[in-house]
Amino acid sequence: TRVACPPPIRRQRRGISARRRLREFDVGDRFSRLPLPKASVLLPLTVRAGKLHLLLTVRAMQLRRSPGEVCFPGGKREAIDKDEIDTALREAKEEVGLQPEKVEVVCRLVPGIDKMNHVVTPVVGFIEDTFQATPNPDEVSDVFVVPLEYFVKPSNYKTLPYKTSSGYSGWMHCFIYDDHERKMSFKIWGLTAHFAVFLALVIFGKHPTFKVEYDLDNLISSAETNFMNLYASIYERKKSNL
Ligand SMILES: CCC(=O)SCCNC(=O)CCNC(=O)[C@H](O)C(C)(C)COP(=O)(O)OP(=O)(O)OC[C@H]1O[C@@H](n2cnc3c(N)ncnc32)[C@H](O)[C@@H]1OP(=O)(O)O
Ligand SMILES: [Mg+2]
Repeated sequence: TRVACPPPIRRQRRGISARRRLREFDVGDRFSRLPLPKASVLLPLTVRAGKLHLLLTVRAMQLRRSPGEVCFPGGKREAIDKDEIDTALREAKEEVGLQPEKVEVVCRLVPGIDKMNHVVTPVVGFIEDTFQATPNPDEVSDVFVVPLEYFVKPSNYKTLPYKTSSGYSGWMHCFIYDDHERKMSFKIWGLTAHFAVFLALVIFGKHPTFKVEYDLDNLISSAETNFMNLYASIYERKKSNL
């Protein structure tokens, strides 16, 4: 007969296999030398009630770019940052009061590109379940957590069309997450949703309930190919504008 593990051990095992999967997808510094401006986001993973959750923020309404949109703690690279991890940790401290030494950084995933053509690197890190965010009101109006599984098995999902300035068109994921405890709804879409879905695919290794832009049997290579195609369309346009 199989005996169920008591919760602490099960939690530990889940954490270990998630870390192992994430390390297989670590891109290290492979995309660090691309000649576009850089930004980083921190994808903070935390275990609540035995399940992995992601911490997200709502951008302050007075910000010039993307006010009121849901995003991960993060921002543009500054001269003092030695790499993408430094940027993500510095920004997370500035925006939600997360001390860098309280983050167990596991990997960097394949980057994305934002509206301003920054190469945005997602840095994945575990944070303690006791972490209490202190949002910096200049940049962040709210902080919330979503079960990671929601990004492969959502109850409220749609796609939105998009077109970039370089003429690249496609569709974006859009999740509506109802936080029943707080009686609030959050719209998670675009680049933020793109990173959350990829993270959930990496960790759970199973098919989502909606269509994704990857070959799920070759997740690493198809994610890199998608990124390089997008990057090439932007880079070619930048060159032709010179
Ligand atoms: C592809 C497009 C989409 O997907 S749109 C769909 C939904 N939206 C998203 O998914 C959000 C995607 N965007 C992001 O995650 C972020 O914009 C990324 C790319 C990480 C860039 O980070 P972002 O937060 O804009 O940059 P940042 O944190 O460096 O700066 C934000 C602005 O805040 C300002 N700021 C900085 N410190 C202070 C402070 N102490 N007091 C007041 N303001 C401050 C910065 O100057 C910056 O302002 P500005 O943007 O330069 O005007
Ligand atoms: Mg920011």
